[in-house]
Amino acid sequence: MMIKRALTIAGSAARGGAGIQADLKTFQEFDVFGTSAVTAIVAKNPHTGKGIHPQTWEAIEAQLVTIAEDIGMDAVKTGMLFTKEIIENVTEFIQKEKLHNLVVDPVMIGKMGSALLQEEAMEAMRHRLVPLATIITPNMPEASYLLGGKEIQTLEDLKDSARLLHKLGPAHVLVKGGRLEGPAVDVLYDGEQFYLFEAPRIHTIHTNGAGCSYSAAITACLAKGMSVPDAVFEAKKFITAGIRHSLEFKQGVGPTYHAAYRQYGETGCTMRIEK
Ligand SMILES: Nc1ncnc2c1ncn2[C@@H]1O[C@H](COP(=O)(O)OP(=O)(O)O)[C@@H](O)[C@H]1O
Ligand SMILES: Cc1ncc(COP(=O)(O)OP(=O)(O)O)c(N)n1
Repeated sequence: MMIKRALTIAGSAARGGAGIQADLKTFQEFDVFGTSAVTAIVAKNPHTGKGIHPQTWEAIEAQLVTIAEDIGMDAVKTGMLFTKEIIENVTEFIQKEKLHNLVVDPVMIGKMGSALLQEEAMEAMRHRLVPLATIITPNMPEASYLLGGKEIQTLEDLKDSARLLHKLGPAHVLVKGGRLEGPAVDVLYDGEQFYLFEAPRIHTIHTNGAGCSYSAAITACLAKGMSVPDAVFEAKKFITAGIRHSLEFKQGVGPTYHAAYRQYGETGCTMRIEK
């Protein structure tokens, strides 16, 4: 049987816990062959601001064309896209190549404080890329920005936001409740019903890259042919184990541990359906 392939179009996170690095580590954990197109290089933390270096569209397109011609893809994820120009060009590439199983993680601000999407790129994200997605995976601040500043504080707000975001055109919306009080509940909406994915809250600050790794796990599971709700459930187990066994290095917010689900297994996640 041929191994399944997943492409990530995202930024390089030099610290290794988020971005392209997290995506490729996650694909590997799911036994999916990972390829990558780097949109920007991020070498930034609160102490040493070496900055954000976007790549030219010429460099990004060269990577995409090489992958499309030589390897192919069963699923695609977008992460940090940074500029309006990159979003518009990536959107055209996705349409031209008729790519399916598209996971859009509308990355905006990293937990270390980096601005990963320019203000003027928001409209292109909202109206060009998001409508093409099989699933979008905003966290609470990202969902709020996409909805023009809607207040999101409770589980009911999460459900409301998912319903409103679905009107933009994606087939599924997953709003992540990582910043809620109490259990970590995420809400998936498919236009008809809600799926609630719940995990015990883990008391740690070391969750760098949790969103990237979660959406990459969903991408890998879609590449393997799972339905969207099954893919999200499997990915939720993966990321909860990654947070439970997250890593602490010299300073800053430490990364999730990508091998944790394979090494230590399940973590008490549940899925339930609500009409
Ligand atoms: N402290 C935590 N304990 C358990 N799960 C968490 C915790 N923080 C975040 N999560 C979960 O991790 C996943 C990523 O969420 P989040 O951290 O909000 O994304 P992002 O990294 O995009 O901000 C979600 O499933 C969320 O519910
Ligand atoms: C290059 C790059 N891309 C995306 C992110 C954001 O990652 P995320 O998983 O949302 O986690 P945090 O950074 O918020 O912990 C990033 N930091 N860098």
